[in-house]
Amino acid sequence: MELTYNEKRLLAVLKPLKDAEEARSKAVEPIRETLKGIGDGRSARINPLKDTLKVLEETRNIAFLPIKKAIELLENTTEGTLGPMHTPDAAYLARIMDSTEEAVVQYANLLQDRGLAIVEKKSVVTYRLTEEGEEYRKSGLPERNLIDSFDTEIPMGELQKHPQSRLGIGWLRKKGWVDIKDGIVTKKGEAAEGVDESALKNPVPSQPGIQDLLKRKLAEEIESVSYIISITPKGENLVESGLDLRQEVMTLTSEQIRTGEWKNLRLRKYSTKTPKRVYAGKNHPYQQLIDDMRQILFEMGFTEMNGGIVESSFWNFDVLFQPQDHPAREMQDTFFLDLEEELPAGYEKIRDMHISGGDTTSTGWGGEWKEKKAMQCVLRTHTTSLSIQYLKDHPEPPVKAFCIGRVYRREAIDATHTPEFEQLEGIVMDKDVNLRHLMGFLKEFYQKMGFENVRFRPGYFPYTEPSIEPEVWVDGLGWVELGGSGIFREEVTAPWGIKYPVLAWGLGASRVAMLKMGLKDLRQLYRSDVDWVRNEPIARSRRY
Ligand SMILES: N[C@@H](Cc1ccccc1)C(=O)O
Repeated sequence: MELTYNEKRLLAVLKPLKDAEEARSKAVEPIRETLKGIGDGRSARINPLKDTLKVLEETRNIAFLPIKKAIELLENTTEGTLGPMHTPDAAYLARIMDSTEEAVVQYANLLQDRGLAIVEKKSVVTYRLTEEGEEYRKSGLPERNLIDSFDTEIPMGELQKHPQSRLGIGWLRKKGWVDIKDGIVTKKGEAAEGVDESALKNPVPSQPGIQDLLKRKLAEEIESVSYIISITPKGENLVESGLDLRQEVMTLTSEQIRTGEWKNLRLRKYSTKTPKRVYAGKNHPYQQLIDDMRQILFEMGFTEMNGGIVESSFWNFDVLFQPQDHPAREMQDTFFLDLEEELPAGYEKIRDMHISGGDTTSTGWGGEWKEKKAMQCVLRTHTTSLSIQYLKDHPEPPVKAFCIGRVYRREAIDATHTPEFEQLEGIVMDKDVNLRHLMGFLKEFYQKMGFENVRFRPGYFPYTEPSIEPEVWVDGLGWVELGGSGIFREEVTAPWGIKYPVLAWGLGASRVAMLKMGLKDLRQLYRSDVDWVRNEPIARSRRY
């Protein structure tokens, strides 16, 4: 395969760096030799280098800079520093290439795979001053400040008044900078700068004093990894034979096509062989299941109802005859919003129903009913709030309506509970419907969903009487409760002038989905797990 633009660029940088390094060591070699015999003849080492430099400068050879650096080194330092110059590491190359270290290592590894470069991993120890060390770097070591604070001698009592005496006096003694006799501290000669102090100024590995700093916890070691990258002869040959360093173009503009400019561009190659698997676009598996459930309900003659997820407490609780002090209305169960909604005209009927049972035979809950409490908005805790609003707008029979919508409850999250989930809500209102019809509808729906065995247990909801809870049999799990249902109480229907029985249910759609898909964890439905989505069947069979 052809090299990418960046791989080529790296090669193109490595080659002159290597040439420069070679030129430098060639230039330095004779000096090394000369050095051996001459001892201190510093100028003898520098002059031939300067000659080389002149030539390089004239020919604009890239080795110019390293040679200059070598001369600097020779002028400023003693023998021993004439070692190898800068070997390019990834960090250095990244700076030259205006890239990142990680990217350079990545290009280099690809070059290495083709035998064009070599990558060596080196772990490097460097040092960093601790907070205390940093402070002393600025203001000096305590013992240095102490020794500078007096001329030749000072009574101990006086010296102890110095703010740094607590740490400093010990070190004065240890370093032998003072004599202490009869309570008098006397300087002992010149307190020369120690190796620890030079290391403090410049904490690099070559400083012998660095060990002292480590012991005193003024510096700490940091280990880092660097990648030394060099070009192989094969890589050099490639560069010499010429590299096309034009940037690859990934998208063509219509302008480039019209003007014919595209002919001069280096177009990015496109391989049709690369993608191993093509994933078709499809609906989320959960959405597919929801669509199936909707389809079943449409087939059973239901109409879909819709509504928002923010409801006032009035619609979420009060119209459903849920007392204002009902536990489900507590903070720990419901997401309350910092938002109020005006009560609808005629709300007094609901108020009266709660307090005294209004015009019905009911006695209501008694006690108080607060407008303010009913106005407060919540994230709907169930979709039953929609059913009653739908009935208010459609008070005449027959009514068959459903909705699959998201609801919110303050649940602790675990494998079977999430604070948001979907409910499948349904109502049927007609002249003579009764509990048997309710059980029939639910049974039929579940059987269409593939649950053969359905049974009912008595339940309780403030808005239905009687109330029953459907359960389905799942192999391996046993009877699983899948929602609540019942016949709306007259306290719920009477305020809206509804004269016929209303069968109502709210089923756990997400629970159903979990069972149908064989998921162990409800949370899977709400995760963005692309692999799972990709590997699910494109369409679920309606024959469950
Ligand atoms: N709203 C109830 C379910 C339900 C709906 C309609 C009638 C009876 C019960 C729930 O969220 O659990």
